[in-house]
Amino acid sequence: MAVQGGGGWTGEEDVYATLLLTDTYLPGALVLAHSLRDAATTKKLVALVTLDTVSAEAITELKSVYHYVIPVPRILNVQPANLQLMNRTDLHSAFTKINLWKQTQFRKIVYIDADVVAYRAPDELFDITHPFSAAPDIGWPDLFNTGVMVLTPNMGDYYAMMAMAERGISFDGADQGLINTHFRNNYNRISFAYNVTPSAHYQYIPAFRHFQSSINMVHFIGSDKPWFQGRHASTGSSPFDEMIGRWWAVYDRHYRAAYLTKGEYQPRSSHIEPFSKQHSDEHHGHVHYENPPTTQSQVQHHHHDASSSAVHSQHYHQHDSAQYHDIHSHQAPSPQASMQQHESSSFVSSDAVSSSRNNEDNQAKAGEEQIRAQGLPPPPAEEEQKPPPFEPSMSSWDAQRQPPPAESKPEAINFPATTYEMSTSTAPFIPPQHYPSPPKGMWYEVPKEAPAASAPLKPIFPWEANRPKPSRIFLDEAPRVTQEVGTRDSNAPSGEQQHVFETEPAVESSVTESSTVEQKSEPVTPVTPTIQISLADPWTSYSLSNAWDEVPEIERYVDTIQKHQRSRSRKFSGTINLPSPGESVEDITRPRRGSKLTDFPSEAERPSLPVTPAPIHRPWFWGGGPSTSQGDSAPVLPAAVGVPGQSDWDPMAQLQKLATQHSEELLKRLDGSGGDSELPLRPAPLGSEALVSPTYVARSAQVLSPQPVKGSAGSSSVLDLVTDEEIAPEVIAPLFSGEENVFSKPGPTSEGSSLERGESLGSPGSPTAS
Ligand SMILES: O=c1ccn([C@@H]2O[C@H](COP(=O)(O)OP(=O)(O)O[C@H]3O[C@H](CO)[C@@H](O)[C@H](O)[C@H]3O)[C@@H](O)[C@H]2O)c(=O)[nH]1
Ligand SMILES: [Mn+2]
Repeated sequence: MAVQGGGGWTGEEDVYATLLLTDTYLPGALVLAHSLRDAATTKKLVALVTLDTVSAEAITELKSVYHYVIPVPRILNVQPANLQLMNRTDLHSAFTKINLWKQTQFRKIVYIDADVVAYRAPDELFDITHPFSAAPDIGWPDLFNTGVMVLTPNMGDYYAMMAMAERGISFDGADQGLINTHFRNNYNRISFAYNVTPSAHYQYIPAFRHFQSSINMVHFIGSDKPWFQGRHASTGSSPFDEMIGRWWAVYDRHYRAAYLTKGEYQPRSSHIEPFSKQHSDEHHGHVHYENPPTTQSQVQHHHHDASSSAVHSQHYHQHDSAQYHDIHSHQAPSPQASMQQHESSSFVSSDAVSSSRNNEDNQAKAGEEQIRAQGLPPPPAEEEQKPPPFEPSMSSWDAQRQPPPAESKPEAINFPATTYEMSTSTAPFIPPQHYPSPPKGMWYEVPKEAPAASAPLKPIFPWEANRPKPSRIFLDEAPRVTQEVGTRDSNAPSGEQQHVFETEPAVESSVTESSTVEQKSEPVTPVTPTIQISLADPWTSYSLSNAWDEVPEIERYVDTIQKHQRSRSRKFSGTINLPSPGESVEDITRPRRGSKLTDFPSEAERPSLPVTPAPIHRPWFWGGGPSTSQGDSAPVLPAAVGVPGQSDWDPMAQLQKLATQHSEELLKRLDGSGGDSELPLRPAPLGSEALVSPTYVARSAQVLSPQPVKGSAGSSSVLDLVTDEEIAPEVIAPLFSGEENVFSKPGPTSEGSSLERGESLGSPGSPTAS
């Protein structure tokens, strides 16, 4: 009768599979998975679940230990009369197991009931070639027990058994009767050691003792599952008690581990090795775990119809931890706890506890209940050992100390999912008469001529129009005449590249030309003086002005920016003369004294700014090269213009000089110009001396620069930028109106200019209203 699968399956993976029809078997399914994983199985784990009767929380828990959680349709026995013969009407949906044969994505499945704990991982079962194997049933050994099966999924067996299920063909009303009928005598019997089914009234203790070391898996058949009975339902030393202890050992290893980290729970050898006899020792510590087992009637109530199952699932959902807790303990005598227990009594009750408990336990238990009833505080020992409420495995993860659990669940795992199914339509596909034709005439036409080069940008700064000729060269290169960079350089006549901006030229080289006289001959814009002028003591006459403050182009550029800013911030848009964009370079280079009240030292007066000395380039490291001028074996090139030799440069000494210079200047300023200073006579904060503005330079300029104009408000471009908002527009406007004669000519005696300027500033209505 059995359709032997041999072909038909396409899967390649070997998996252990179990079945979860209700949340009440979740502890069993979890312990089974952990027992296999702890035994280091190499196979993956699968849980078949019926989504209509298993809660999302339970599925989440399953996913923490099972590789695959596969929804399957529940197969209800519509003629469950035979279930009553064995008093297991809760197994109305046991036919759901038939879905195993439909899982043809797997090569071979070792199916294991959720009420099984593995002592070792029986991976060798996957090597059995027979399509169906099972172990004898203890109640009728000619039959096999369907709690452990080695099967090869195939649709033939599936359809055959589905046909039986639809007609209710099962002598016990559940899957075991059906599957035994289907495979009848055509099954491969495997050892009872793969499916040891103990009972409280175990009949064959000598055999158990003889074979116990070869036990692979233990199957808690019947309605009294370990997690229903509670930890202390059996505290004896019978084989059954020992096997129950083994189940709890796995449970404790994985679901009481969280207590260990809190120091509230000390591991006991009994949880690792349940065959040791110390349950009585544990008794007081874990008295809360002696929870009522499931009773027949209530399980029946729960399983009789799908709606009550759904109610229960909801239950589990709402009282997740509390209810789970109730499965294992009912410690707290608080009204809340007892209410929860009452609510959860759909599947637990206490009346069966005494039957499975020995007298000693009962007495101790009764005493404790009495204590609770009297409202007395529990004994201290009990307080210590009070088990915390159940925590799901994920919440015990300490992210600061441990990596995420290997099988941790993804986020949002409980979001609703939509399942799409393949079309079952058998109508053949008819393509449309014609598809729209693609558009025509689509191609890219390559331009015949290259696009015209964009017009060169108008130069703004002097170094753009007058690019200096690099004075540093490499020996192994021909001296560069003009380095063209971009289009701006093309405008620069090479003959005009005379002045040297130290920050500008090439940075990579270090060797300089010997002669710089030629280059200094005809500067277009002010030349930054070379350090040679004041090599003896460059700091005594050092000016704090900026060399570029006198470059007309820069001055104009800053003016433009300032005007623009003012026009925006003060909404002076109609009164500011912005420079015309068409102005020529000639216009730019025209001498201007627009925005400055003071002048700066001339080129001759002003010493060089310090420059960073260039490293010494020795391209002839390996020999050869021009003759040396230092008696060194290595030839040395002439120094760059204005760059001191490296040997002349002592950074510490220069810093020292700089500091001295500043303090001296500060003293001079305090002594000489205190009277007419508008600024407070106090030293600048340490370290900020170098940050003085050009105004300050002017004030202390007896030595270095022309006298500042008295009463200068917003006298320099830099100060203007800073104090923009404090200066009245009528004061500022003439400064930036482009009127060239507002300010005096620079000079050491600036009285006249001061007056001149004062008049100009004082005249009302002077803001440019052009
Ligand atoms: O409320 C339930 C009932 C059953 N199951 C699942 O179905 C399996 C079978 O139920 P179980 O209580 O384990 O049955 P047993 O007490 O083991 O009874 C015997 O009889 C059953 C019906 O024939 C067979 O399925 C079992 O393999 C066989 O050992 C369980 O392991 C679970 O995987 C649930 O998930 N929730
Ligand atoms: Mn079972």
